[in-house]
Amino acid sequence: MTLIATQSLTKTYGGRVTALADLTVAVEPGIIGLVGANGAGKSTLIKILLGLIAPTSGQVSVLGIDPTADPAAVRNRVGYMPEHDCLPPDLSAAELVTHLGRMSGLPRTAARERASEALRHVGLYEERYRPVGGYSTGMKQRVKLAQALVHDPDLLLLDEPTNGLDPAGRDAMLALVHRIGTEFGISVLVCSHLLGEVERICDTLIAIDGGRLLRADNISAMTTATDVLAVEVSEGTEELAARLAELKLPVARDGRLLLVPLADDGTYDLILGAVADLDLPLHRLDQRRHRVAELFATRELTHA
Ligand SMILES: Nc1ncnc2c1ncn2[C@@H]1O[C@H](COP(=O)(O)OP(=O)(O)OP(=O)(O)O)[C@@H](O)[C@H]1O
Repeated sequence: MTLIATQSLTKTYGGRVTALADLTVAVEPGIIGLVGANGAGKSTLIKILLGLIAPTSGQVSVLGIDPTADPAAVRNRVGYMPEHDCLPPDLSAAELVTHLGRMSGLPRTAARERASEALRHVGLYEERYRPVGGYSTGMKQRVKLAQALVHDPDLLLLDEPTNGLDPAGRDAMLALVHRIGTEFGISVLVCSHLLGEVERICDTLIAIDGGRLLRADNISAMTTATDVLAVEVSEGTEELAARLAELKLPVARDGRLLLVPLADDGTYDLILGAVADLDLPLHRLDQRRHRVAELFATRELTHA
């Protein structure tokens, strides 16, 4: 089943700002990264998926439901972690998550149990009885994640879940998101302006820029299809680059490395032959996977 599908989705604010422009994309269940620079349209897309705002034109479906026509049905099955801090400081995490569980329709006892469970899943134990106002940023992010999980959704929409966290906190949050996506069988759409971050945990990546789709694909398809050989010689780099070009190999420079797309096994032989002919000292020849970031030749995306 298609998890999320949009067809020519467009959203303009006040007829002037185009936040999404003719976006057509379809993704299967799994962990999906939604990346784009600040202002690319990520939050707008999330709000449309939740049925919080209506598109200006185009179609959208989430878990087979149209959020514009039936926002309540979508929100029943979708959990949302907003980007900004929105937690009332005087309530404890246990009270808050229980309350939100009640709001999503759970009976009192079930809400309490589900809240404890959700808080345990995100790694909050005894501290869940303390007021949220005294929590660290990492703990607050975890409470936001727990409230998104409390009603046992089929899909989580996470808006910049690593915002404000230090590197260790970011790693821990990403590991948690990955665990939720793999062990709990919940699909996750995780939004970030840091491509290097989401590519680590996602099966699928949607990249948008200025409200337009740059690319949507499986991460493994993005990386394996673009393997390159990295060649380094201790001297004679220019000479080797010229020879490889003569052999009709498309060569790119990356510092001291020469990068040659790996067409087939013959590529190795051509490179080794050229190095031997020129009698150059070969320092390394190995296969390198493109980082996904290298596939997006856009200055707009921030590389982690
Ligand atoms: N309510 C609004 N009224 C007018 N313009 C808006 C509104 N909300 C968003 N925008 C504009 O729409 C564009 C997309 O914003 P959006 O918040 O969807 O991007 P984003 O990728 O989530 O960025 P960020 O990570 O900074 O939140 C931006 O140019 C933004 O200024």
